[in-house]
Amino acid sequence: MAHYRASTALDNYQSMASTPSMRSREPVEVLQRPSTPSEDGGHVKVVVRVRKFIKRELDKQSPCIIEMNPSTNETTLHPPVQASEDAKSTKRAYEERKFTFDKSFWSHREQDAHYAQQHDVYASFGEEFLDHNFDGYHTCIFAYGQTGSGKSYTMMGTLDQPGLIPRTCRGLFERVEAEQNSSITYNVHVSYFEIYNEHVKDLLTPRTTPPTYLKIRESRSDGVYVQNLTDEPVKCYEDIERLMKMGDMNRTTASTKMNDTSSRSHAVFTLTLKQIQHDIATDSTIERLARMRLVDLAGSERANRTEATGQRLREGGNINQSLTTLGRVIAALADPKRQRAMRMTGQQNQSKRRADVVPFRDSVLTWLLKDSLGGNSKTAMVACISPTDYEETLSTLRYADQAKRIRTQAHVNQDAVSAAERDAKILEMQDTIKALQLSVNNATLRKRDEADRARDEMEDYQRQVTKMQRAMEESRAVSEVKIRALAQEVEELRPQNLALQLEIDSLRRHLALVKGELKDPIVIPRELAMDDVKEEDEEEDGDSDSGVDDSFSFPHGGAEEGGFEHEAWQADVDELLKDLGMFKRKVWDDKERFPHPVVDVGGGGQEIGAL
Ligand SMILES: Nc1ncnc2c1ncn2[C@@H]1O[C@H](COP(=O)(O)OP(=O)(O)OP(=O)(O)O)[C@@H](O)[C@H]1O
Repeated sequence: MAHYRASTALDNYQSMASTPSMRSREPVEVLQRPSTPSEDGGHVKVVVRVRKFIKRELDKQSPCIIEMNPSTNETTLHPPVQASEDAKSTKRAYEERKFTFDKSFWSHREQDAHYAQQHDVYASFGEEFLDHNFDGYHTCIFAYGQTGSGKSYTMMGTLDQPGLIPRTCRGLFERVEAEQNSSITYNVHVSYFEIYNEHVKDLLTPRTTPPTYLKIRESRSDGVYVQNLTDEPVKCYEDIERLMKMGDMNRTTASTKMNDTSSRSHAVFTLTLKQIQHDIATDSTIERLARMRLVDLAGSERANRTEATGQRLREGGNINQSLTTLGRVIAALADPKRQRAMRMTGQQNQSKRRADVVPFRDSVLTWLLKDSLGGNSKTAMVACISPTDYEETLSTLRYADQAKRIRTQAHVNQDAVSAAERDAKILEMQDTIKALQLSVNNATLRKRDEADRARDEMEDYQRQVTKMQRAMEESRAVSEVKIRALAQEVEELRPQNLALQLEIDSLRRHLALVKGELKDPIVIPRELAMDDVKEEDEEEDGDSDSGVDDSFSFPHGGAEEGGFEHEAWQADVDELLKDLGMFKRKVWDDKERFPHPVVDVGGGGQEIGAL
């Protein structure tokens, strides 16, 4: 097993995948996506990777028997050089075999142009799977292969060459961090367990003596799950890195003849990503849940090759047993008759029976991966092969060839929840918890033979409490998003508000002037007024050049001085009243458009006077 220690090499890593913002900012599009199981009936994606020689092979000067064509993705397995001698002794036929997979990764000779680095593996399908997660699909990537073939190297990697797991975690948080100020809340949880000798051990809790094994349970709402498994919330990549290190330290490894640090267990690293998008207009949320399983299987091994005895031999037996069951599950899922039966609507009994005969329950591994294999998940298998071992490699390639025929039925795990529904859910949980609390209290009072039931009830109770805490946490996060959105809106409206305030101030000043004019009109001395009128008339006559008598005449034919003064004044007042009417209307309109407690002109002249 290759231990992952730190993230140095990841610091330079740049994700090439699209950020979730493009999709998540289009809630309508997301909502319209149909969530039916038939939505994405793809196949298990299968890739193959051959590693470089390790010391044992270099010492033996074993030749490489694998060839890969990067353009056709064809993998050729050549018969070993000593084939003719071996064939005589084992009566086996060694012949050239060709297989084609979705992708073949040549990680054997660094000098070759098509050499695949760790980042090539991630860029080829790791990023695509992360995209699926952000779209709301469950995914599973598992590494399969003989012991020492490079599974842990591919999944976890090393300090300098991080593998798929750290790169996926890094990619996930790069995307989440890029979306910090959006209307989406992200919740990420991590669990890490191993299946050792058909027992489940939590890798995120300290080891105990004797070891603590966890139970597997199944419920209608959660499917198959590990009871009391640590599911740690994480806020950044560094949180995950700490958990990865802790888990790797706790993993059961041992030195065997085939691998110095051989994984003696299947390790299942699970990331759960919940995206909650809040729509401020309807106060409802869209929730998308995706679970990504990254599985480093223990290596298949032959006792005579590993020369294992005692505990190692027993481990090997268990490992092989569960891998054999996995093989049978894959064979059953890949069976075209079963797939036809699954497709048949209104299944008849016989077809239904055929669809049910997948032996998931025959091993802990297959039972726990039930959904990831041929269920609601997009799944990929990385078949790791050594460059020197004909039989083991052929067995792995056959396994992989069968796996690519498995059809999956992934669908988007998405829910639209209104604020009221969310609150109702929390209340319902509170009621359930109260009922469970009562039941637990009663159970502890019952006789000893009911202790098991009491324990189960207690565990149920704890699960519900955790669920409710999570729901409340999510509710709090949604509220934070709401506050953020409102604060942003206030900021956006601030300049508009300022402009309106300035307009109101200028109107107020204008009205004050009008009011002053009305109260204390400017009286023009008569002579001056007469001169002005004459001048104006002269100008007009000059312009028209009509040659008519240019002596002054009063309007309406009246020639009294008092009459002229009065009419001119009246005309001024009429003009001012007209202006005033216009201002009143303008202020009234503004009042209706932008209600403001200070501007109240509803009552007419009096209120305007108050301004
Ligand atoms: N692509 C690769 N490039 C360089 N070294 C590799 C590569 N793949 C594997 N190795 C090296 O080969 C050795 C065995 O690899 P690893 O431990 O990943 O095998 P494994 O399949 O996980 O074995 P086991 O099933 O026994 O745990 C390790 O020293 C690892 O660093």
